[in-house]
Amino acid sequence: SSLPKGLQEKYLLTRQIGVGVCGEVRLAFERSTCNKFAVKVINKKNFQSEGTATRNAETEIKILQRIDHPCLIKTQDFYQTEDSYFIVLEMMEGGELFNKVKSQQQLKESVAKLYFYQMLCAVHYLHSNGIIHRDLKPENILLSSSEDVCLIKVTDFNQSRILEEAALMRTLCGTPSYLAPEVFTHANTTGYGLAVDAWSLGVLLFVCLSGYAPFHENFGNYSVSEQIIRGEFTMIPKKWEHISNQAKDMVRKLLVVDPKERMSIAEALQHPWLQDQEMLATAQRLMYPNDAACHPAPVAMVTPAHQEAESGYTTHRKR
Ligand SMILES: C/C(=N\NC(=N)NO)c1ccc(NC(=O)c2cc3cccc([N+](=O)[O-])c3[nH]2)cc1
Repeated sequence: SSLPKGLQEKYLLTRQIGVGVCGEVRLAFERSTCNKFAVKVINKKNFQSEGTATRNAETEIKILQRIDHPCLIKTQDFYQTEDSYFIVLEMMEGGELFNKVKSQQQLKESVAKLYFYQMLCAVHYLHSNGIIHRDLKPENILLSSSEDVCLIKVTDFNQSRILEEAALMRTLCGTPSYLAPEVFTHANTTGYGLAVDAWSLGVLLFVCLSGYAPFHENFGNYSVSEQIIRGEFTMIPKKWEHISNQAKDMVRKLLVVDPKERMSIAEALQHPWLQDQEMLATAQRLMYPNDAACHPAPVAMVTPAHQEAESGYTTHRKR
């Protein structure tokens, strides 16, 4: 397929390192520095009908260029031809979390906790910026190295939505006479609320801890969608007997059918299972390496990454 001239000039594209439903990932070398990058090639025709496709792609590119968090993939460059998008991204040598949890492999609970905490921080950041991911799954969680203890990054904003408060404001500027009541009462939960990401993180945590999916066509005599709607999942004793009650409690509070009853991301960050100083210090070091390097903050001073965002506590830390 034809590559954009600008891309060819700046990067040398080599072998395929990943393949997704909507395109492939190629290893690229920046010619001037020889630094390695991953190039995600997205064929436009794989998107739904023309209308939604371009809107999705424009939204996604807008999101990719706007987000700035250690656990969200960073875009280095962006090119397009009439049939494909080329997104130049930082290299994530560990590949997709999917390959670590497929074929029944269970992660050690401490590793699952470290990854899950980073996912929570990433999604907490997205939600604070009015972005719902809506497609959190193992394929969209990338690992920075093949080591168990590593930085993870969330990617693929194809299904993401920016909470359109602005659209509602525009609507309310017009004459309200013809507006239906729910536009006023359910305005901020049009379609999907932020809680959909909390559910998906519950499924992700279940898979990381147990190695199998909570809702699966082979279980019972209900379809997967019926199992999900009923919130019926089974913790197979053989797989869950060595997992802590706090971890099980976290899963159970996220896999709640009623979004209003479901634990929120902020509540999950305060859950006892994550009040683990060793894990928090490791996550801190992975997410903000520059801080730890110059002067290791005394433990008492370590503000968990998410609380810093929460309290607006400004540190010298550069973003
Ligand atoms: C933005 C995006 N998807 N957007 C979209 N609309 N997809 O449908 C997107 C999706 C996936 C990725 N994946 C990677 O960057 C990625 C996958 C992979 C596998 C082995 C090894 C590496 N690597 O960087 O070494 C990998 N990087 C990067 C970006």
